[in-house]
Amino acid sequence: MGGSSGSVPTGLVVEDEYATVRTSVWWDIKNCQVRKACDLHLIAQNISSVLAEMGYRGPVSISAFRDTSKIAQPTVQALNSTGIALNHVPAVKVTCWWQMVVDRLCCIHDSSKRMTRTSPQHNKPCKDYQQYRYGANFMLFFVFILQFTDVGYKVLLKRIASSTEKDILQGITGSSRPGELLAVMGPSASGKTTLLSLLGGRTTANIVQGSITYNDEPYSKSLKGRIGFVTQDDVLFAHLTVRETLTYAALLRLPRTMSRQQKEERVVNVITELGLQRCQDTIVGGSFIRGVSGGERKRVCIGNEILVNPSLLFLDEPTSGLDSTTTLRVVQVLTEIAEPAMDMLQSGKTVVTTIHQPSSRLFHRFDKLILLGKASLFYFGRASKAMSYFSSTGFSPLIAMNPAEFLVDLANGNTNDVTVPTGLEDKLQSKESGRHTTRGKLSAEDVHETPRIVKKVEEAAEMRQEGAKNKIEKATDRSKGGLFLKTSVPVLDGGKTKSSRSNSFAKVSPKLEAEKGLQEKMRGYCCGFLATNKSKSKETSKEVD
Ligand SMILES: Nc1ncnc2c1ncn2[C@@H]1O[C@H](COP(=O)(O)OP(=O)(O)OP(=O)(O)O)[C@@H](O)[C@H]1O
Repeated sequence: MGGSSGSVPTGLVVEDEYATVRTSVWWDIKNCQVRKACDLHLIAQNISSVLAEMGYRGPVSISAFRDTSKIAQPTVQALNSTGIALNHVPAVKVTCWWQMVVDRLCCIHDSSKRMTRTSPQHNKPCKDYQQYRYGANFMLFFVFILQFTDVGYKVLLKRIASSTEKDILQGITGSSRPGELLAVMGPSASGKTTLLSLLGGRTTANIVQGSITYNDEPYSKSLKGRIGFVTQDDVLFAHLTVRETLTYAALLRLPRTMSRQQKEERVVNVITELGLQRCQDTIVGGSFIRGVSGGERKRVCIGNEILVNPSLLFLDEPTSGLDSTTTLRVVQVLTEIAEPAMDMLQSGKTVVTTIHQPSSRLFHRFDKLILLGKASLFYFGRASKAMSYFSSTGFSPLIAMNPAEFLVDLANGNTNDVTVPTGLEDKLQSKESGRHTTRGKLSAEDVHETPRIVKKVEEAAEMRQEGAKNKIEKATDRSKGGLFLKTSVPVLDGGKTKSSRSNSFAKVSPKLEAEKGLQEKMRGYCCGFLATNKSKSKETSKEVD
């Protein structure tokens, strides 16, 4: 596929457009032709059944590159009979979409490896089972989009006499797609592990509100095989070597349709992918037997999960207890797992990881970020935009700070060395004057409420400005008719708008009348004082003369 041309749409437009396509079969007509002997109905049915096997029941389309008029009519009919839409995609768009596919969005289902390659050997007899099965050269992409909206989770705490409900998570919203590394950050006990368990389908009871969907479908057992979960406490056999550990996992977890040799090949690939070649014959070890290092151990755990080529990979604190360099290495591995490598026909994956306090170098490697406070969502969006979001609400570090440290501090309510927005300064001061609060500490709720408070203050300021403008306009109009003498001036008082009404009206109140009288008296007194002083000074000057 060639590079993109000048009129190609770029950026989000293409991405959004592509997102609506979701799962699709991409068919390069020029390079991939349906062989004459193929049963077209079988091809179409097989595509449907592969998607069903993968747990996908959404809409499917075949996007034909180049000129769709060249597709033979029986092929079109065969595809239509199974409800698969055949789309014509303009070549320019395809080039661009192809780039997007390669770069960001899509992953290729493992079994499609054998059926996809734009095969130069399509004239030769087909030996490969999968290629025979599908009978043609199709590109099958499986876009696995994870979406969660307003998720809430409660647990029932049972005591001897009574039982109470505890909110663990509230209103958590976000999404992730293949090729992205989503980090879940937050202080201890903020609910990171719980959220990960919910997203990974490990906890399904007690979800009190919201929804979690995978390609618009709720969690089902068929999804289990497409989800990998690396827990915080890794359980590995201490006496097995790295290669043995992965081989046993491969033999147990990979499908029966794969031969032993294919499974062993997969293990070798995973060892290479995770950079475990040096320690592949070292025993894993444990508390009582010395084995591989902590970082290598974590990578073995990750290897156990990526063996089965999951579309979604969840990791709970994969870097806890590791030094910064090893942590960086592990996250680098996760980034590589997330990215699709088209040349090797490797799948892109959605990777979601919890992480305690990453270094700033590490922080910049995350694509998206979820920041949790106590059970609630502080931020969801691009990791690179988190700092600018918080500075727009009035929170910025006063000294050079690791963004991750700043964000977790904020989620904890710790505002030392941080600027605080106008609406919260009063709260902070009143708290500081209280006996029981630490200096510079806001409650997490206060920080959470900030965008609302800042919005209120901004709205109030806008209203004041508009009010002032209106009043000036009215005053000018009316002063022409002789009603007003002067205009009123808005005064900010604790976020509320007040008007100083002195000298406002021609028709003055008795109070103002009295004030006016007093002012006159004062002026008279002052004038008298000045006059006496003047005459006195004249007299003194005369005396000097
Ligand atoms: N089944 C449960 N019963 C009672 N409390 C629970 C349950 N599950 C979670 N919690 C509580 O929910 C809170 C969040 O726990 P969770 O393990 O998700 O936090 P975390 O952010 O992963 O913490 P850490 O970073 O320390 O691992 C904790 O206060 C925990 O005690």
